[in-house]
Amino acid sequence: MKQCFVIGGGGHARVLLHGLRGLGWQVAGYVAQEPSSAMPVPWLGQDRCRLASPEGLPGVAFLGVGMVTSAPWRRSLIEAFLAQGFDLPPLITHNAMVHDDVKLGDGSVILDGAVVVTGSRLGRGCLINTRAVVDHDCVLGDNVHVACGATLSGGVRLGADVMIGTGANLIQGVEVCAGAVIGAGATVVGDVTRPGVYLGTPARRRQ
Ligand SMILES: CC(=O)SCCNC(=O)CCNC(=O)[C@H](O)C(C)(C)COP(=O)(O)OP(=O)(O)OC[C@H]1O[C@@H](n2cnc3c(N)ncnc32)[C@H](O)[C@@H]1OP(=O)(O)O
Repeated sequence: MKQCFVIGGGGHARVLLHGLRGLGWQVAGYVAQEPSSAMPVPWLGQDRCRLASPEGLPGVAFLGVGMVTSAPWRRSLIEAFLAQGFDLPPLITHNAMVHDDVKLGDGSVILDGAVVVTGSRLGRGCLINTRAVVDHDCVLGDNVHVACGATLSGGVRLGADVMIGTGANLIQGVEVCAGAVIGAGATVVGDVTRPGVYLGTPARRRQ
C-alpha cells in the first residue's frame, strides 16, 4: 500500500485525510506545530523539527495546511520539505474533475466537486477548494487558494500567494497581482494591479 504523511493538523488536513483514503493511500500520521485531538491519525512531531530529523517519515507528503488570507510563509514550508528530499505530489480527490492536459505543481490540491479545465497551469502549493472552478487556460502562480465555490472564468491569471475568497467570481481574462486578497463574494471585472483586499461587486480595493 502507498504510504504518506500529511503536513498540517487543522481542518484542511482532515479534509485531505478523506481524499487520501479515497485514493488508497495509507496515512502514517501528520506533522504540525502541536498535536490535535481532532486528527484521527498519529502526530509525528513538529513540522520544523521533523524537517531537521526526517528519519522514519514516509518519503511522500501531502500539504494539509489551508489558507484564509495571503500566506507567503506557506510557500517556504513547501520549499523546505521539497529541499529535504520529500516528494509532494499534487492531489486530486476522487470527486474532483481535472482535464488531462492541466499542469499541477508540487503540493497542489484539488478538492471534491472542483473543476479545473483544459489549458490551465497551476504552480506549487495551490489549493482549489470544494466546488471551485478554474476554467480554461488559467495560469496560477505558487501558493494560490481558490476557496469554496469561487469561479475563475477562462484565461484568468493569478500571481503567487493570491487568496480568492469563498464564492468570489472573476470574469474572463482578468489578471490579479501577487499577494492580493479577493474577499468572499466579490466580483472582479478588471485587472488587480496593486496588492490589497478587494471587496464587493464590482470589486474595489479596501482603503
Ligand atoms: C474550507 C474553508 O473554510 S476555506 C476558507 C475560505 N475563507 C474565505 O474565503 C475568507 C475570505 N475572507 C474574507 O472575505 C474576509 O472577510 C476579508 C479577508 C475580505 C476581510 O477580512 P478582515 O480584514 O478580517 O475584515 P473584517 O472581518 O475585520 O471586516 C472589516 C469590514 O469589511 C467587511 N467585510 C469583510 N469581508 C467582506 C466581504 N467579503 N465583502 C464585503 N465586505 C466585507 C466587514 O463587514 C467589515 O465591515 P464594517 O467595518 O462596516 O463592519
